[in-house]
Parts: sequence; structure tokens; C-alpha cells
Amino acid sequence: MKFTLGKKDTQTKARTGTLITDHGDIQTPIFMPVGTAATVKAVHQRELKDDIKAQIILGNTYHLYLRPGLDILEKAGGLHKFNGWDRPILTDSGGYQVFSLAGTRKIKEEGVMFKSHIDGSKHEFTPENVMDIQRTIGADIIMAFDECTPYPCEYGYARNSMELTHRWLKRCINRFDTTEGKYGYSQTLFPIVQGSVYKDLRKQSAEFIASCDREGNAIGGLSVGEPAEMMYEMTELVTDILPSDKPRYLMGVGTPANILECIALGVDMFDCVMPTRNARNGMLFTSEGIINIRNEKWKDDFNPIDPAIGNYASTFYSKAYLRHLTISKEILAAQIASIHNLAFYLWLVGQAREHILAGDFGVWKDHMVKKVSTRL
Ligand SMILES: CO[C@@H]1O[C@H](CNc2nc3cc4c(=O)[nH]c(N)nc4cc3[nH]2)[C@@H](O)[C@H]1O
Repeated sequence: MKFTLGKKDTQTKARTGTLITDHGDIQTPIFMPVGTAATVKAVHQRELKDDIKAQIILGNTYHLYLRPGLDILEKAGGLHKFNGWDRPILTDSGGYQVFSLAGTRKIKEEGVMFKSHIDGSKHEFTPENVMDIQRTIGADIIMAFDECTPYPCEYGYARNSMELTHRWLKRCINRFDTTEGKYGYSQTLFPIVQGSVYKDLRKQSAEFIASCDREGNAIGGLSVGEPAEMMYEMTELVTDILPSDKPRYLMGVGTPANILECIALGVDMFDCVMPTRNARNGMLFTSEGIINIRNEKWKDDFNPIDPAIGNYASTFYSKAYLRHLTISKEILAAQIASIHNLAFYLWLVGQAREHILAGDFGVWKDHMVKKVSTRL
């Protein structure tokens, strides 16, 4: 994988770039739709490509390992062949899901023992087998096996958790660098900065991660319930230390406003379940602000959902129609709202890229942060 920097903004730390992978190029800043269990929920691959203009999507090691399982994925020739998404894929390592989803888990130096949330079966993730699992899934970008330090937590817990993540990272690197991809294209491993909300730990973790000299770096342990101001403070502290010639991925972030603020702090890659999860509950992100489509006020609003972002679903369907589908619990509601929200997120980061190139990102960002946060 190769990353070439494009233009650096003069008023903020925002920058454009291009990530070159064996499954295609990615223009940054970029938002990555979450496709947890081999699917971006309610959305076809064609819609992802043509309507949403997604450039890279996520998969999840924890979920894919449990179902459909490695045997099926290997027989299919990897995840790209299995779900038909032939552009880049990034998989999270399970370092978050094991702590947030799995039943009873036990963290040891060796790894994490856990029970499947599906059938209660017992499993163990170690840095080594999580690398092997992600080799089999075949994502272009894979994440190190880490502990996403819970928030809030005591300083001592945060330090021990960060140090465990660093020891696990060394084992991930040793395993990854001594194994090959299984499907004839290259994969790359991103390490993950931890340190919770403690400045000295964040600095220490960012310096260690930077010293590993990998092709990209991720910022973890955020978007876990901390106040937004704290997320921004930790993000800025870390991006000032991570190398500027490598892509920076802020995991699990976030709202449209969070994404714009963190682009201004020098982050290049984002993922979040919000556009798809909130879509299924009738919460729409639009270029004019946030809409709760269930609200009575939309029942006879026959205007399109959001023609400004220029995709089929947001232009063809009216708010009144989508409200009807949503309160009627029609399947099509989830499809239209998910496509719309994801198209909005891709439109927003695309606009950010254009304004960085045009040299007016700072002013545009401040205006848009207010606009996208307005409750309509
Ligand atoms: C704002 O949405 C809520 O918050 C979650 C996103 N927040 C988040 N923070 C993360 C941190 C890590 C990490 O430190 N390590 C690894 N490996 N993966 C991670 C994944 C993460 N996702 C959504 O699931 C949703 O519940």
C-alpha cells in the first residue's frame, strides 16, 4: 500500500491524500461504511459503488470469524470474492468487539478467551491468530489486536492496558511480517494508539506506534463515551506525533461534526456505525441538518430527502414517502435511509477534500459544523 500526500490546508491541519491499494485507490479524507458481517446493512454492493460512491468498506474479524467462519471465507477466495465487493476492505481486529459484544471474556497476557454472542461457544483471540484470521479474510488493511481501553478508567488501568496493547502489537508485527497473503494481493497492518484520556499515556503510545514505522496508523480508545472536546484534544495530541506522510485513521468516529473537526486536526480515515444504525431508526443526516423522519412535521413534505448530495435515493424519494415507510416499518425504509445517510457522509468528506484543495476549508468547516448539527 502507498500513501501520497496531496494538499495541506494553511488554516488547519487538514490535508488531502491518495491511498493506493491492490484493490484500487482511495481519495482522503475518506469515510468507510461499516460492513460488519460481510454486508453494509440493507445496501447492495452496486448501490455502495454507484449511489454512495464508497471507496473502501469495513469488515469485522470478530463477526466474520464466528459467522460465516474462516472455512467458508477461504473456500470463497477471501471476503472480496465472498461478498462481491472488489474495492478495498479494512477489517477491525476484534479488539473492540471482543470487549463490547462477546459474552464472558478473560484477558490474559496470551490473549482473550471469550464466548460467542451467537451460540456461547468458547474461543480465544491472540495477536498471532488474529493476524492469521485477517490473512484468511483477506482485507487490504488489517488492524492490530489491541485492547480498546474502556472509558472512564483509572490512570493505572489505562497505563497497563496501553502497555498490553504495545506488547501485543510487537507480536502482531512479528506474525504479520513472517506470513504471506493467501490470495495474491498485498495486505498491510495498521497499529493502534491507546492511552485513554491521559495526555502522557497518549503521547507515549503515539510515539511508540510511530516508531513501528508501519504504512498507516490508527487512533483507538476514542468515541467510547468521552466528551467530544476530550476526543478532539486527544486526537490533536496524537496527530501531532504520528508521521504526516502516513494515513491516520480515527476509529469509530463519528457524527458529521466530529468528522469535520477531526479532518481539521489531520485525520484522513473515519468509520462509524451511525449513518447505518441511525438510518434504521429514522434519523437522517442531511446537508441542511438532522431530521427525525418519524416527526409529524414531515408527513406532507413532498420535497426530496436531500437533492444537494446528488444520489438517486436522496433525490427520487420524498420525506413524506420515507416517513410513511418508516412508521409502517417497511423494509424499504431501512434501504432508502441507509443509502441516503451513507451518501451524505461520503458527500461530506468529498466536500471537505474539495475545500482543502480550494484553500477555504477552515471557513467552510466552521459553517458546515453548525449546519450539519442543526436539528430540523
Ligand atoms: C459512536 O458510535 C458508537 O461508538 C462505537 C464506535 N466507537 C469506536 N471506538 C473504537 C475504538 C477501537 C479501538 O480502540 N480498537 C479497535 N481495534 N477498534 C475500535 C473500534 C472503535 N469503535 C460504535 O460501535 C457505536 O457504538
